[in-house]
Amino acid sequence: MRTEISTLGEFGLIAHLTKGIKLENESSKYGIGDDAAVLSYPSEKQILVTTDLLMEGVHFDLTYVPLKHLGYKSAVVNFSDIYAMNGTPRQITISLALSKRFCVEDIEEFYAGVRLACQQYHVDIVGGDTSSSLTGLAISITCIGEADKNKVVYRNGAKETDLICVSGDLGAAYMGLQLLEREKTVLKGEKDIQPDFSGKEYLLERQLKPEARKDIIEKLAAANIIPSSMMDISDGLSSELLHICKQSNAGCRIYEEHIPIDYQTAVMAEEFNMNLTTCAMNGGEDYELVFTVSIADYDKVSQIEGIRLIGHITKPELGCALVTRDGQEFELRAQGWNALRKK
Ligand SMILES: Nc1ncnc2c1ncn2[C@@H]1O[C@H](COP(=O)(O)OP(=O)(O)OP(=O)(O)O)[C@@H](O)[C@H]1O
Ligand SMILES: Cc1ncc(C[n+]2csc(CCOP(=O)(O)O)c2C)c(N)n1
Ligand SMILES: [Mg+2]
Repeated sequence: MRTEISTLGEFGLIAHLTKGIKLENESSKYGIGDDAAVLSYPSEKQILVTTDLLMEGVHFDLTYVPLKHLGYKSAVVNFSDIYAMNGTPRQITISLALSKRFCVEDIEEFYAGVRLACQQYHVDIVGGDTSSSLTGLAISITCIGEADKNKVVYRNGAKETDLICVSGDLGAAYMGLQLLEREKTVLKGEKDIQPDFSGKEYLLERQLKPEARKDIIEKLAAANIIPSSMMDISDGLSSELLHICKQSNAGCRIYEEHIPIDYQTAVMAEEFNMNLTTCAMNGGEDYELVFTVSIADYDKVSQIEGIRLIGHITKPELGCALVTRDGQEFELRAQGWNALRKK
């Protein structure tokens, strides 16, 4: 089926896409349907706001990304930024610019993905904007969330001797992207030729359907740990650690042998003849959390499953470095994702 968007028009399309959206959160007072949404948060909460812009061809390639997955991921990457402040996401607004290439069914797929993510993370869709574009799809999602007033975690709170922790494992989404790029020519061409991705499912899942680490935020809260600093890893661990250290006026040492990497990531790096540590440090799109905790929290944090201690914070004069297995030090550089960098 291909229904042209012009048959519904802007308002018809919005009504169609947002049919049946229900509000779950107490703070969502009024959602879609007026000039603005109305939110109300209790006075003991801080309100968090984050926004992300995703451009076709820069951030995603529709030759291998299904629209439903794109919708899911576009929402989840915003939730991830709210969790990275030690908060809880509550509402999103979605703005889309569509070119003529897209039909109603395409946008339905995209919305199905966004709505699934919102259901799973208990977030309300409270508004958006729909417009046209001359050259493809642009997606902007804004997420609003909350955190207890004294529990917001910034990038600037890391202190000398703090432990550096990361959740999950790194580099898999990047290897998934490499894999999809390699098979792109196949996927673009003959419909009946399907690339064989068996044994590489984890990599594809990490690239196409990432999750935000709600569970880690909950486990830290349950263990009574408030990190001294935290970020989510979208551009690569190196880049994020440099942000934390710069804003905290600190240095760091992280240890290559402690960087968490999945087996499939390692196999794939080998197959592509890429340096595994470089992939894990700079690949990006991991949507894991990197955070620091006081050394006094060592026992508590090391008992939490899914968290790895990878190093520690130092005085700023020592700079930021990766210590290799044979004890050599390499200065961290932000070689990761940067949408504005010269190619
Ligand atoms: N065009 C802009 N105008 C004003 N502020 C901006 C603009 N772009 C980014 N910022 C602000 O700069 C800060 C860093 O944003 P950045 O996008 O680098 O981080 P991030 O949200 O963690 O990244 P990601 O998009 O990968 O999640 C944020 O406070 C953001 O609101
Ligand atoms: C076609 C294509 N090109 C590149 C990538 C990789 N990529 C996209 S967004 C991002 C990080 C966060 O971006 P931002 O900081 O701009 O929010 C990365 C590493 C991809 N998935 N598909
Ligand atoms: Mg972030």
